[in-house]
Parts: sequence; structure tokens; C-alpha cells
Amino acid sequence: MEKQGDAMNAFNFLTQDRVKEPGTGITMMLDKGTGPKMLEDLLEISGEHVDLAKFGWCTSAVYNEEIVKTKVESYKAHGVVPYPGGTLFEVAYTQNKLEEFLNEADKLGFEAIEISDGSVDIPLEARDEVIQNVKDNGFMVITEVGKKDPQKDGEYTTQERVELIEHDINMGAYKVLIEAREGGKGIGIYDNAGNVKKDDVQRIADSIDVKNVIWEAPQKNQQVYLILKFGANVNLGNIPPEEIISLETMRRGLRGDTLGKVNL
Ligand SMILES: C=C(OP(=O)(O)O)C(=O)O
Ligand SMILES: O=S([O-])[O-]
Repeated sequence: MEKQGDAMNAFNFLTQDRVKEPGTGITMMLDKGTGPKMLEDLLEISGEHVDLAKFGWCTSAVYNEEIVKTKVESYKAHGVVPYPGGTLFEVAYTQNKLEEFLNEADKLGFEAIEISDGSVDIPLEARDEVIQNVKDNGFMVITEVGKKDPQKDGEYTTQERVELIEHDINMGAYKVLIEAREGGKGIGIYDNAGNVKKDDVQRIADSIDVKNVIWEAPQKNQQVYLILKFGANVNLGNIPPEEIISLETMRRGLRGDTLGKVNL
């Protein structure tokens, strides 16, 4: 899953590569229905900076399966691991069709699955069974902690979030996403305006190894905060496709917000 360097980049005498340890510096892109040609174009310029791509919520279920397959192949050809959104898993779980869902995901070429309970309730025991089942079927497991509804999400204490993150990692999740939705407002570590709740971030960082999480951070101020706090190789998710290059510049200290403030 490690990405190629960029020896042939323009102006490369002015910049430094980002050196990443395995499992760090992850950028997860949120794909809301990018067309296959647009995606090829996008990956040509920014694929080397993307590690994971989430086909957001149930978007992969409302267009032709051949297009899904083509896009999955494009991602994989660029060293990106694509996976269907957690909400689609939740739909399958609620309909009691997990086996069919995994078979279809496999047929389409997906090699990772997100397990979340953003819109439905899944008891811990059932969550564990699902994680085990998905792993046994040969998929990489990415889990998510948080609810889609800000009021429900607000019922979580930071301690409960931390415990669930640790629990999922112990169950064999590759990474745990900290929910922020596409908007990044009023959920998890963000207030209603999208500002970072710094004390909550600190409490999470004090309790777990932050390499185990991917902070969903769709907004620029959120990306900047997390880069300055945790460094260039903080794991970030829900990055809009058109913001991948911009994020890479911020990670490398090549934009005013982080210039001279990150170590590579
Ligand atoms: C985009 C999201 O939803 P889903 O996992 O359903 O794709 C998210 O959780 O941030
Ligand atoms: O549906 S979303 O924005 O997680």
C-alpha cells in the first residue's frame, strides 16, 4: 500500500518527498460519484497521494455495475484501495444480506469493507461477529466510530469513542475512522461550525495511538489543525477529490498555513 515517490515532479529541487512509515500518512478520498474518465484524469495527477477511496454511503448502488468495476480497477491500478461506504454495509446488515453484500463487493473487485453504525444500532457482540466474518472473507476491515445524527453522536463520551476505537483495533480493524460525514460539522471532534474541539482531540490522543485512526477532515481548517498537531503524516479522510493536491501541499509545508511548520 506504500505509494511511489515523485522524482520527476516539477520544481523538485525546491521540495522534499514525504517519507511515510507503513500505516501512516494515509489520505482517504471521498468519491461521491466521480465519472470513470474524470477519475482516470484525477488519478493521473493525484493518485500517488491517495491511499484509500470510499465510494460514499450508497453511491455505488445507484449506477451501472460495470462503471463501478471500471472505477475500482482504476483505483487499484494507481495503488489506491477502494471500498464501499459504511452506509451501504448498514443497509445490507439491516436487510440481513451480509453474505450477498460481501459476494457482490468481491465480484466488483473491492478488497476492503467499512463497518459502521452511523445510522443503525449494532450491538457490540454483533459488531464483533461482523468484523470477524468480513475478515474471514479475506477483506481488509475499516471500522467507523460515530453517528450521522449530531444529536445521537453527541451522546457518545470521548471515553466511549476511545474504548470503541481500541476494541475495533483489537478485533483486527486496519484503521478506525472518526466520523465527521461529508460536511464535517457538529459530529465527533467538530463543533456546529466545523471548528475542531481541541480538548476532545487531545483526550483521544492521550488515550490511543493516533496511527490507528483516520480523522475524517473534509474541511481545510480541520486538515490544517490536524497536520500542525500530529505532523505531515497524520491519517486524514473524507478528502474531496479536488482537494487531494492541495492537502498534499499542506502536508509538505508547501502552503502558507503549514509553511515552515511541518517536519518531513
Ligand atoms: C461519507 C460517510 O459515510 P459512509 O461511510 O456511509 O460512506 C462518512 O462516514 O463519512
Ligand atoms: O452521509 S455522509 O455525509 O456521511
